[in-house]
Amino acid sequence: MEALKADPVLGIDGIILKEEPEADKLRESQTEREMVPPAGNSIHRSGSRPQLDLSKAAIQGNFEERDPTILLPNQSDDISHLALDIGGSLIKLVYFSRREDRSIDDKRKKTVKERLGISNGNRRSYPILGGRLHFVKFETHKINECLEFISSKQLHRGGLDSHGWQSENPANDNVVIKATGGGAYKFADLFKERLGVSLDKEDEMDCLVAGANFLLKAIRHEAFTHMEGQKEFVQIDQIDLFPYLLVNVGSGVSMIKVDGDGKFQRVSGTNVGGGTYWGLGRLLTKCKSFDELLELSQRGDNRTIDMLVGDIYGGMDYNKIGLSASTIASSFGKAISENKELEDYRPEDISLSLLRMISYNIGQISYLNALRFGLKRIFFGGFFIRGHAYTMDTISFAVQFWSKGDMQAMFLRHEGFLGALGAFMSYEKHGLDDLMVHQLVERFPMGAPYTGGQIHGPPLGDLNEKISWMEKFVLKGTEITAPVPMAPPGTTGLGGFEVPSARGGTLRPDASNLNVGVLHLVPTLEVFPLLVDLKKYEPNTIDLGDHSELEYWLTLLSEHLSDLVDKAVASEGGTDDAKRRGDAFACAFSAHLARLMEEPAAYGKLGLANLLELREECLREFQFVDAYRTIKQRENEASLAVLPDLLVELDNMSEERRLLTLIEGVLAANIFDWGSRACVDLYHKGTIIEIYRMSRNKMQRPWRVDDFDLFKKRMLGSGDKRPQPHKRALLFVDNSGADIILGMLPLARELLRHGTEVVLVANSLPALNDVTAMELPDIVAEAAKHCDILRRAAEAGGLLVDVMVNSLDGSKDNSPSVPLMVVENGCGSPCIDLRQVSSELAAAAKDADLIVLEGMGRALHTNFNARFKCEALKLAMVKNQRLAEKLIKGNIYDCVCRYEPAS
Ligand SMILES: CC(C)(COP(=O)(O)O)[C@@H](O)C(=O)NCCC(=O)O
Ligand SMILES: [Mn+2]
Repeated sequence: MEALKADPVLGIDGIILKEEPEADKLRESQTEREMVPPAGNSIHRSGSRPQLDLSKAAIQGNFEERDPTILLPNQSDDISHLALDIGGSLIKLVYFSRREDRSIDDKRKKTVKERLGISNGNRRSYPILGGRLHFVKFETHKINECLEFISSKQLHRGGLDSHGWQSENPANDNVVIKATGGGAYKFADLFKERLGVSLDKEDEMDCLVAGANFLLKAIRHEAFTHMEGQKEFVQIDQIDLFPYLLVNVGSGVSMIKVDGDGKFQRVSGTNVGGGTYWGLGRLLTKCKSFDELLELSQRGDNRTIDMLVGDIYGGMDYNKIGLSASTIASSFGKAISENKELEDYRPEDISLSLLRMISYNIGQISYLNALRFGLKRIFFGGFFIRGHAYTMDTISFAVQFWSKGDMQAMFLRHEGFLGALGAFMSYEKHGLDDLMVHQLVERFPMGAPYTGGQIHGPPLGDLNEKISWMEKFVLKGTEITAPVPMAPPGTTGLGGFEVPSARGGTLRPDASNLNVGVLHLVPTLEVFPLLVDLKKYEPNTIDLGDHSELEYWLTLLSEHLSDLVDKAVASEGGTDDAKRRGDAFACAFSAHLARLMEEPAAYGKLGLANLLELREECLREFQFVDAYRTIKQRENEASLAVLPDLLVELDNMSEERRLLTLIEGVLAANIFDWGSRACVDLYHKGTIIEIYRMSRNKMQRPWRVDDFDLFKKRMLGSGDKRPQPHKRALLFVDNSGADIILGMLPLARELLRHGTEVVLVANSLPALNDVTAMELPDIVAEAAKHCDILRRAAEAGGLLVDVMVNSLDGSKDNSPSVPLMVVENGCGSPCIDLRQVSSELAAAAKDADLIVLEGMGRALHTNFNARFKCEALKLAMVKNQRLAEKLIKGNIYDCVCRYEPAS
C-alpha cells in the first residue's frame, strides 16, 4: 500500500486514503468527550418532510388492492439523504441513495401474482422503494475532501429546505442536513458557505442510542464478542434486545441504560477514558498519535511496570481469594519501588500497562453498572475501541472476570457510525426505522479489502474509474494479489493477564479490523414462511470457523479464478474492454479472498454461501452480467433436442419405475455444474449427452443418502391405498441445460400429472450456469412443444402468453390443468439463504406442501440441515471429494436423496 499513500487522487469506496488522523484533535470532539446528561430522554425529532416528491402521485392499477403501487411521475430515479457526525478526528457520513425499483413487471409476474393472490408483494402502503445505505469516513482536518465528496455526489440536494420540503433546486440555499458531534457547531458556517446547507444539530446521545438501536435490530450479525483474539458474532433477538447498557468510550466514558427506542438514561460514566490513555500516553512515551500509542502496546510487556500478585507473594498465586500470580495487583505499582526513571522503561511496556489499567477500569465500572440495573448485555463503542483487538479483549476479560462469566461484553461492527446513523434516523418518514433484518443485504464493494476497516474516501464514480484504480494497484502494489497464510489469532495471552503474543509480520496492524459494507435495502425480501424455526435456522452447512475448512475453500475459489475470468471475458465477446474488466475482476476478487484469509470475520459472519455470492457480486460489479450465457444456451439446445425421446421413454414405463427413473434423472443431470472443478474436467471427455448417459448409467442404488422408498410410498402409496396428491410443490431448480430440461422438468411434469400445482423457483440473477427465472418461460415453452401436460400446465400458469406452442404429439388435449408457474427466489447466488427470499416466493410458499431443493448449492452447502413445516426432498450429486467425505462419509459423484416429512 505504501506507493498508494503518496497518491492523493486514489479515493475509492473503501480505500485507505491517508495516514491516521491528527490525534491531538481528539480533544475537540464532542461525540468523543464525556457527555453531559441530556435534558430529556426522548429523541427530539426536528423537521418534517415527505421523503419523496409526491406531487402528481397516482395509484397504478387496481384501486381495490390493499397496497397498490403508487406512481410518482415527478420523482427522480436517484435521491439521497445525508447525515453527518463531525467529531474532532473523524467525520462520519451516512448517506442513502434510493433507486427506483426498475424490475420489469412482465406478464409472467402478473399472472403469477394473480394466481398466488399477491397484490403488491408485501410492500408497505407508503412507497419505500429500496436503496443503499453507505458509510464513509473522512479525517476532520481534511474536511475539504468531505465537502467535495458531498458536492460531487450532490448529496446535499437531498436535504430539506426551510419549509421542510425536499429540495429540488440545486441552487437552493435553504437546505438542512442533520448533523451531530462538535463539528456540527464548529463547521456550520463552512457548510453554509461551501454547500449552501444549514446543519440541523441533533443531540449526540440521542443519536448514539438511535444508531445502536437501529443496528442491533436491523443487522443480523452486528454484535460480536471478542475473547482471546476470537470474534464471535451474536444473533440478538429483537424482542429480547432491551434493556442493555451502552458504554461509549470516547475521551471520557458514558454509560447509558437503554430501555427502548428513544428511552434511555445516562446512568454513569468515568473521566478515565480514551483521552486519559492518549493524554498520559503521549506524555509518557512521546508518541505522536493515538494509533502509534496503540500499536506500541502490541509489543509491550506490562510486567516490567505493573505490580502483580506474584510480585507480592513471591511468585505464588493468592488462592484464598482467587487471584493468580499474574493478576495485576497495582497498575504501575512497580514504578514506586524501583530506582528507575521514565527513560528506563520501554515505551511499549508503558503503553500496554496504561491500556490495561484503563480498559480494566472501564470494564469493571461497566460491570458494576450492569449489575446495579440487572442488565446482562453490555455493548461497547466509541473511538477508544476502534476495532482494536487488544482493547476489546481486555475489556471483555474484565467483564467476564468480575461477573464470573455472567455478563458478556459485546462490540458493534458499525460502532464508528452510531452517531451518524442516529442523526440519519432523526429524519422523519424516511421509512427506515422499522426495516427488518431480512430486508437488508450487506455487500462489500471492490475497495473493501484494501481498507481493513480504516478511514476511507469517496467511492469511485463509474466502472472505468474502478478498473483504472485496479490497474494502478496491480502496477504499484503487490501485497494483496493472492490469499496469504493466516496467522494464529492474536491473543492477549492467558486470561488477558499475560503478554499479548506479537502479531507478526504476516498481518497488517489493522488486520483484525472489521469492514463496513454498503447496506442494500430490499423491501421486497421476506423470510421463507415454511421454515420451522427461524431462530435455529443456519443456512450454511459447513462451518468456515474451522480454519482448515476456510483455507480449503478460499484456496479452491482462488484456483478457479483464471478459468472463470476466461468464461466471463468470452461471454462479453472477448473484446479488449472485456479483458480489461476481467483482469480487474480477478484482482478485486483475489483481494477479497486475501482479506478474508487474513481476517475471516472482516465482512461479518462468513459462510460458504457468502463466499460464493461474493464472487457473483464481484462479477456484477465489473458488469459481467452472465458469464455462462453461451454455455447455458448450448446446453439448453442439446438437452431440448433429446427431451422428446426421454419423455417417450418415461411414458412407456410403469408408474413406479418412472418415479425412480425421474429421481435418477435429476441426480444424474445435476452433474452439469460449471462451479465444480472436477465436473469441468469431465466435460472435456465427451458431449453433453454422452456425459448425461454415462452419469445415468452410474446411478446405482442405494445412493449414499437414499430415502427414495419413503418418497415413493408418499407419492404412490402401498398396496391399494392411493395417497392424496400434494397440493402445491415448490421446485428449487439449479443448473441450465440437462439439469433443468432432462432432470427437473420431467419431475415437474410427473407432479402435474398427479394433480399437483408446480412452482419452479429459480434465481433472480445469474450465478454460474444456474437457470434464472427470466430464462425459464422460454425453456418451458420449448419443452411444451413436445408435451401436452407441460403445455396445458404452462398455459394455466401464464407462462405461454406470448408464445405460439404447437403441440407435436397431435393429441391436443385441452382439458383444464393444474398450473405450472415460475417464481424468482430473490437471489443471485448458487446457494440460498431462506431468511431472505422474494415476496413472490414467500407468497407461493403459503399453499405449498412439498418442496424439492435441488443441487449442491441449495440442498447441501445450504439447507442440508434446514427443517420445514412441509415435506422436503433434497436432491443433489456431490461434486466435490472433500464435501462428500465430510458430509456423507462418501465420495465424489455420490448422490443424496433425502426425504423429510413435515416437521
Ligand atoms: C458452486 C456449487 C455449489 C454449484 O453446485 P450446484 O448447486 O450447481 O450443484 C459447486 O459447484 C461447488 O461447490 N463448487 C466448488 C467446489 C469444487 O470445485 O469442487
Ligand atoms: Mn448450480
